[in-house]
Amino acid sequence: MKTNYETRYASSPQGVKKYDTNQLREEFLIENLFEADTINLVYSHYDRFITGGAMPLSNAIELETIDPLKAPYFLERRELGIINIGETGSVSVDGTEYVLNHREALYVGQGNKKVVFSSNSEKNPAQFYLNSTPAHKAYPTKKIGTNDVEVIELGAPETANARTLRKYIVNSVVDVCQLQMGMTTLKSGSSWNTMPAHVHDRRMEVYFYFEVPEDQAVCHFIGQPQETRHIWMQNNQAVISPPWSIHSGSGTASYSFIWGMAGENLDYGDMDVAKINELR
Ligand SMILES: O=C[C@H](O)[C@@H](O)CC(=O)C(=O)O
Ligand SMILES: [Zn+2]
Repeated sequence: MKTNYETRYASSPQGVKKYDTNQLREEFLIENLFEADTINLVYSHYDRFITGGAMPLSNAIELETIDPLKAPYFLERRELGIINIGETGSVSVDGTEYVLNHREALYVGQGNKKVVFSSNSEKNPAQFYLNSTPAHKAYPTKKIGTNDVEVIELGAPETANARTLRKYIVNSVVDVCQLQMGMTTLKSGSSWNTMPAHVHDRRMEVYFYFEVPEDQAVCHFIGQPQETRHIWMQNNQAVISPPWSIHSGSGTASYSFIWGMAGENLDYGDMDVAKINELR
């Protein structure tokens, strides 16, 4: 059992203009989230947002504290959002067991000392996608099932962006300090997410792409709206979006992704939309 972590510092828009493919990928792309009986974490200095994956097989795996927190336990000053993109598993929070089926979520409040992940079946493991942010108040832990989410239909087939957005962890569903998380699924034949694209300088965001069919990929766009760059992404990879950056992607097939964000406010709709015909 082990908890690995990696630190990513924040880059300025002036710096990122000059990055080549490798440097863009090193700064923003998160390639390996799910490893057997391991928790992999990336600590970003944008809003101190942690992105991670936990995939227990035969063993239960505990979320251990990591050195950058300088805290005796992981959630001493943090809150945590979990969405299971694998098969059924459980999360035990200070002794209370929450069963999470495929696409079910759990919000874990600040102050819980022991968080342990397990799978029901070693052959068909759970895959817990994790987002964690600093928190200043202890809100109750709450499971969010597939019927508890707020659903919005967006886009249209004519513009190749028809998709269903599900809000899991937003303040109208669960009390949170700053974390917001949800899932968007592209309709078959549509490829563009978050188009028209937007920025929200108040909040950073991380996209985690999954259900990308084999041999297909998603081309993800970052950068200021008039200075964009792209990162080609494979299934089960995440990408960090700085507060000043658009975050939008187009797949070579339809796919799903989990968005997670944190920062200044809890207003999901607070976005500055970029005009499609003004992107560069
Ligand atoms: O700030 C909000 C986020 O970028 C996403 O919720 C957008 C999204 O999932 C979509 O348009 O498909
Ligand atoms: Zn956004």
